[in-house]
Amino acid sequence: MGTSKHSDPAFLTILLQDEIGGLQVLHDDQWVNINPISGGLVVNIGDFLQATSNDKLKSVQHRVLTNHVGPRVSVACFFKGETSKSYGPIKELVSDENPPLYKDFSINEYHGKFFSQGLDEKSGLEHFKL
Ligand SMILES: O=C(O)CCC(=O)C(=O)O
Ligand SMILES: [Fe+2]
Repeated sequence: MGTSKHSDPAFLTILLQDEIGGLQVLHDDQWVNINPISGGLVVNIGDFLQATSNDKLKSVQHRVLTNHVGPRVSVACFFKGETSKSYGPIKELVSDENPPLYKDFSINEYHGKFFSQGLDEKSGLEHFKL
């Protein structure tokens, strides 16, 4: 199965892909293949880690292209927090020189935005920028 461009609605995603390939990440405006490594796991930074780190860590835009080699199977494990708790830039990372870039928001609020728009649209984080 393929997916359109998106960043993950989670803190971290750990992904196991099979040998078919097709996963790509956007780096410097170019799509880069993430070639499968047998037994290897892909770890993606998600939007919540970007927001809590106040953009010190960046969530990765990625997509999956389908091909004709055969059916593709992947297993993604999303690390999320408590759905009703609010998250925002952690206080240790904000200061007068580095003001918070996001307001606090809950996973429920974020999901409301993320799932009401299509993939390939603007990042879910855009809705919570200060
Ligand atoms: O199947 C993959 O390799 C990635 C899937 C994905 O991006 C997702 O589930 O968020
Ligand atoms: Fe994803």
